[in-house]
Amino acid sequence: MIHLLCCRINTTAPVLFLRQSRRSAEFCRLSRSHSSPQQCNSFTLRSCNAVRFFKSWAQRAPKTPKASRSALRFLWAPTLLALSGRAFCKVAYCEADVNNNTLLKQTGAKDSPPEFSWLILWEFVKPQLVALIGAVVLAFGAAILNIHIPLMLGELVNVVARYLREQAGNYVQEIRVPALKLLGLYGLQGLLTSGYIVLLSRVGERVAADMRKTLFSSLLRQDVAFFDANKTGQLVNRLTADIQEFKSSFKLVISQGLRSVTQTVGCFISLYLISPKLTGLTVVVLPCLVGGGALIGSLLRKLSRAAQEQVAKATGVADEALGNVRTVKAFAMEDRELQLYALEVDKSCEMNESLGNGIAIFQGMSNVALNCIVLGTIFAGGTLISSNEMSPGDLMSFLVASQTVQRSLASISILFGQVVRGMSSGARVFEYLALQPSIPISVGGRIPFHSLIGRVEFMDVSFSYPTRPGHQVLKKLYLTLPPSKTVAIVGESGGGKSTVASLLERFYDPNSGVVMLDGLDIRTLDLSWLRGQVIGFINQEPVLFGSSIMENIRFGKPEASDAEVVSAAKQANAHGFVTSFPDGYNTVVGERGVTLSGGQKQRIAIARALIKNPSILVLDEATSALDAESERVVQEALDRATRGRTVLIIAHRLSTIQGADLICVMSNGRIVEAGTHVELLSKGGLYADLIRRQRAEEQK
Ligand SMILES: Nc1ncnc2c1ncn2[C@@H]1O[C@H](COP(=O)(O)OP(=O)(O)OP(=O)(O)O)[C@@H](O)[C@H]1O
Repeated sequence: MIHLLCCRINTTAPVLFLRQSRRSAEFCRLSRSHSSPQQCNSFTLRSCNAVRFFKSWAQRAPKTPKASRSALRFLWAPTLLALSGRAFCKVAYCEADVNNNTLLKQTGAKDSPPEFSWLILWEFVKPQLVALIGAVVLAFGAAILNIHIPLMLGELVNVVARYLREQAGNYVQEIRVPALKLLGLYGLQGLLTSGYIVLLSRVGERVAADMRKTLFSSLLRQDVAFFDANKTGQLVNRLTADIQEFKSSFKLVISQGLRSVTQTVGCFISLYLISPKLTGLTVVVLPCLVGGGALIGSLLRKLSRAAQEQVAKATGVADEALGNVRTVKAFAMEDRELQLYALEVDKSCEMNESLGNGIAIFQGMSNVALNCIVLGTIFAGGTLISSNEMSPGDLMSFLVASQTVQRSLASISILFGQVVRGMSSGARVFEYLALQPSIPISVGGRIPFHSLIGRVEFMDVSFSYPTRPGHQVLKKLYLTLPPSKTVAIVGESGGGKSTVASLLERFYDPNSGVVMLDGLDIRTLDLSWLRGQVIGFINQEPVLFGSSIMENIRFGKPEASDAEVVSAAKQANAHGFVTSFPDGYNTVVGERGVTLSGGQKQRIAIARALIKNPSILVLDEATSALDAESERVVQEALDRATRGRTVLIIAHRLSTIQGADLICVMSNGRIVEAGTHVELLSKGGLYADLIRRQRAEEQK
């Protein structure tokens, strides 16, 4: 009967699976725009080829010798399972890509989903190859031993059964050898397991650490346009969560995957050797149970992912409220923020409760199913024992081996999901590793041999920001900053003043035209040298690091001595207030310099810019956020700092730039007026109008 059933399955199951594969192929075809077409095609082709092979074998099966037919008969089932798992894996991979693609579109990053690269992974794994091979060998060894254990247990039970039946001989003597062998096997298996876990976690941790360092260095190398298009939180997520996920999957696949596959195949062989008839029964029941379990498991995983996303959403609300706590307090919005947070937390609580219920039902059902299998095996095995086709020890071995197969198959089905998640996390990490910045920091740019004169020219410069290519910010701009002179740019908000400073710093390159320094195109100059030594930049909202004042000033020149730091602080009018603090230069300024006043922060920023003794100084609204007294002290520092340097000042408050050598009025991406304060006033144009309006506002 069982034999007949097996034959029937041999011929019909592959046909069913072929249909299933076609459906998967259709899914891949539909989601081709989101996933890699090559992956879907090659997978479908491989699945169909495998099925064709099974189908043709099934048709030829009656002609093959009985033993090899039977041996092959139980091999197709795990293969079928593995292939269905791969189908699930690919479909889920396509799904993951769809989600990922939506995210990429939201952030304005490139459209196609990132692809997992085995080559990049190899680069990280290569240095750990010896440890990895060691781990694989030990894991494989532990799995092989696991196959032996059911057979040894059966041997023990047979000794006990024989003694009970015959009541003769020395029981202790007889049982000692198999018991000691089993004990030794357990000990060896424990050793091998500990060994591969130690090696594998070492490999995993080192690969993850290397990935983190390489990814961070790659992110730091990217140009400013990259950061305009990508949210910082998401980039940090790639450094933390994605690498963590990838590491867990990597470790799990090597340890559990290898063990489960070896055990499944090995234990199936053991099962067949013990009892081909009982094995036939198992082959029918197990795949159905494991398939059903995998299906429910995948639904639960989806629910779990949604619940995790909801938790992240709630965290985002808290993060935003705590990050902007001053604004929240200033508007007395604590209750509203609390309500928003509570709403998200309640949603996540509901989702997690549903997930908990799902897991409870699933576990209850799987317990019943597994126990029914045990019961069924004992029932069928008992029948075989009564007809002398099997010994009690064989039944014991069969039970233990089939339990091992169940556990292994269940973990394989879970592993598929983990592989998918690990691969998409890895792909997201690798995507940025391979990314080349359009403005590389140091690719053999030149450093002029002569001492810098400091003449800057913008010649016919047109520019649009990469994130907004349709909006031209600078339109055929001509502007010259003569050496050691101060040039101010004024004009309407959004006219493109700060953009001029960004192009000078080479945060972006112009779409057409050229920015020159001492007659050299700045694109040919060494970028580290240009930013690190030539240009000093001070803007409206200086950002300090959460370290000491000394370290913050030294950020401008890491090799500077303490005396140089103090001298820069004196030039920036900062020495007085710094020494009034109990810890002086060792005072820690808090996150983003939160423990300092706006004027104090600005003076530290000026000291940080001055310590590198730049030839060109760019001041972008450097005093506009300060009150009158702070502005006076900072302005005094700036007047001192600008002496003997080429200076570009971008200012709203026109009173601060009246002494500039040249004032340029900018409107709609062009310089529309230029001259000294007196010249422009007497002209009665846009500048005179701006002055008139500002004075009127001040008198209100
Ligand atoms: N990173 C960016 N990505 C896209 N567009 C930008 C970016 N920065 C500025 N812009 C746009 O470029 C235009 C010019 O901005 P810019 O900051 O140069 O003006 P501004 O004259 O300095 O203005 P304000 O005086 O208000 O600071 C604006 O329309 C602005 O919206």
